[in-house]
Amino acid sequence: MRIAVTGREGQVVQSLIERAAHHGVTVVAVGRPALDLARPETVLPALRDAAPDLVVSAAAYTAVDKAESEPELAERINGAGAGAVAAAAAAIGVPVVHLSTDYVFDGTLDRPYREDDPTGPIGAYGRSKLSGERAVAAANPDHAILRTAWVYSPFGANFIKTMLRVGATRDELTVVADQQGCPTAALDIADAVIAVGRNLIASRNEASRDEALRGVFHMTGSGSTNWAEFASTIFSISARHGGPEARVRPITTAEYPTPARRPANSRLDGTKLTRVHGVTLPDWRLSTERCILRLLAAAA
Ligand SMILES: NC(=O)C1=CN([C@@H]2O[C@H](COP(=O)(O)OP(=O)(O)OC[C@H]3O[C@@H](n4cnc5c(N)ncnc54)[C@H](OP(=O)(O)O)[C@@H]3O)[C@@H](O)[C@H]2O)C=CC1
Ligand SMILES: Cc1cn([C@H]2C[C@H](O)[C@@H](COP(=O)(O)OP(=O)(O)O[C@H]3O[C@@H](C)C(=O)[C@@H](O)[C@H]3O)O2)c(=O)[nH]c1=O
Ligand SMILES: [Mg+2]
Repeated sequence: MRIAVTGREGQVVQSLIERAAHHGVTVVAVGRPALDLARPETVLPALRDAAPDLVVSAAAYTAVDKAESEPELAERINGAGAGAVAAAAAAIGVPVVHLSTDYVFDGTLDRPYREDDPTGPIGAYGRSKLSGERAVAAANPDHAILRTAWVYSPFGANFIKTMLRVGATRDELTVVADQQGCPTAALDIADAVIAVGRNLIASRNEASRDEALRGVFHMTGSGSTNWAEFASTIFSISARHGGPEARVRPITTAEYPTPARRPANSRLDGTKLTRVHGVTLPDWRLSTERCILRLLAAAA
């Protein structure tokens, strides 16, 4: 299987590249300048050159706060850009696996969100990603839209790396405790995306295509937490292995003003992905520990 993934340095792109050999697949990263989501005309030629069996749409505008001051650019990249990627996959004649986010929800529900719960993004990033979901579904019926959340990895920028960096120079940090969600390792996302992609490809060769495999799925690390508890867990693991340590003082969202509003509850229910695709991600604590061990080893 030959996978073309959009983006070059992103967490999920780097994770797919790292996991390719283990799964016996080839991963080709297609990104700027050849493929620029802000320039839709670049998308089809660049993806066609990669001659993929599967397109993974992982590139996105992910700066949640900055999106509030440039919502048009976020919309162009995450909405129209994602649609162009799915349309290109359709033109090439292959399925697309597209990554979306927990931030499509408003966060007012008192249980983990299921795929058919109403969306209602409360920020520009979430709105742009919801447009992307719609554009992908409209452009290519052969799609799986995987909503994930709170992504971390040894690559790129993420919450674990921020905590370890800031924790190295401070005794105490304040972190919001009233936003709940599901931390997800990009390396686990890579494994899951390859499994889902394989299912899509296998079923399209069957006489009767299995429509249940298409559509929207929630895909996060198992279990859930809040940002303050995530931070304390990071520091207790780090301290156990001789890494940076800091006290975490839990605060409310009101005490931590940011340009973008974020959902208070964005836990996602992964039951459908397990049932339909046979894919369940590891517990967030296990994968968090693995990520921290790697970061500490790399820093040593
Ligand atoms: N990070 C998170 O916490 C979460 C992410 N997601 C979604 O998962 C997916 C992967 O996220 P993640 O790997 O963390 O992303 P990152 O923020 O690590 O990387 C973003 C990627 O998008 C690429 N990109 C940005 N703008 C453009 C553009 N105009 N044209 C082409 N490529 C562009 C970047 O390119 P370059 O390589 O050139 O820098 C980079 O590869 C995204 O769709 C995101 O919305 C969902 C939930 C949580
Ligand atoms: C660094 C820091 C953050 N926070 C808060 C801000 C925010 O509410 C929360 C997490 O901060 P971040 O900047 O990592 O959050 P954010 O960039 O909103 O993370 C989101 O990114 C996009 C791409 C997604 O799709 C989401 O799933 C989610 O992962 O913690 C603190 O309370 N104290 C701190 O020291
Ligand atoms: Mg951020």
